Amino acid sequence: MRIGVLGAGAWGTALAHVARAAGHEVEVWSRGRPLEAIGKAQGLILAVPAQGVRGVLLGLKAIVTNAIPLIISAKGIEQGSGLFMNEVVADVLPQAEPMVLSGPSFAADVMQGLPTAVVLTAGEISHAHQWAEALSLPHFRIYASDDVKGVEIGGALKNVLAIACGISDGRALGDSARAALTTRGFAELTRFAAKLGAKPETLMGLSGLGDLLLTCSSKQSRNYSFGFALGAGKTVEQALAASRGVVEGAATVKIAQALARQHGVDMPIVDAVHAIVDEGRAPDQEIARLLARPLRAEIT
Ligand SMILES: NC(=O)C1=CN([C@@H]2O[C@H](COP(=O)(O)OP(=O)(O)OC[C@H]3O[C@@H](n4cnc5c(N)ncnc54)[C@H](O)[C@@H]3O)[C@@H](O)[C@H]2O)C=CC1
Ligand SMILES: O=C(CO)COP(=O)(O)O
Repeated sequence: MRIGVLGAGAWGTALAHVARAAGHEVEVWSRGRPLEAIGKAQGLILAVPAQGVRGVLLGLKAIVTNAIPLIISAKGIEQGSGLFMNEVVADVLPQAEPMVLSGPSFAADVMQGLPTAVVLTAGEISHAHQWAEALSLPHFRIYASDDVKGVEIGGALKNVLAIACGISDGRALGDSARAALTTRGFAELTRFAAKLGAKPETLMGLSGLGDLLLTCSSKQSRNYSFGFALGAGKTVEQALAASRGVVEGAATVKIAQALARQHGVDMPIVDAVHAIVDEGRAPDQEIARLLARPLRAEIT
């Protein structure tokens, strides 16, 4: 097949590498180049940061006129609208069939051919299976799902929780604190996902628990490293400037917090990250606030 990859950053490059290794003809588009060459593709992979997705889709409008499968690999929520990426696609390019690829997968690991498992979700599970088959490699296993909402929520929210874990480690609060934050962050994630109509079991999978386990504990994660820098005393601007690439959680946390409020979901860790990243509050103040919360039953 001819596959177009939109975005030539770390993830677009890794996914283009996967698609070529799976035997496809691949055209990679990067910012500043004309989009025309992408028009002949039979499937598209969107690998620009979440806040750039609408702009790229607008550029595709005149070029892509037929129904085309479009695999979204950005992990985030659109700031102005509060839309998830599949909803942005439906809004701007309704002729495309949005699918979402997510799960624990560092671009550098994938480029090295290290074993990786991800999930691909489509409204029609048979389409997810078909594309999982087309793009999988022995060391790049793609599982199929039909829970687009759940997979998107897992990918977008884990970035915010990875920032929290990075902040905790940057303050040297210890491994136990990071495990507590990861687990209670997972509780927030599942509450939020359930309220928004996702399948709870999706969040127990690769996009959710799997990606939390990876990015809440690895310096390879830009979100974790950004949080670590904040915990170590850097300002938001300094920590962003030091990042090896996009920090999606920093762009998503404000709208995630607003959506949680709107839907009446209690998300104290997301609130804390929002206060530190968007309101300039001191990490210690937010850590103290989290620790002072009333004791409660674990599962609610
Ligand atoms: N790097 C990784 O390991 C993984 C990344 N992702 C996701 O993939 C998405 C892209 O991440 P990376 O490639 O890692 O980021 P990156 O920072 O390495 O590269 C981003 C690329 O997008 C381009 N870009 C930025 N804003 C743009 C815009 N408005 N319009 C068009 N192009 C734009 C940049 O020029 C750059 O080439 C993110 O949503 C990230 O969460 C998902 C899984 C793994
Ligand atoms: O999503 C990722 C791995 O699954 C990449 O994480 P970072 O964006 O935090 O580097």
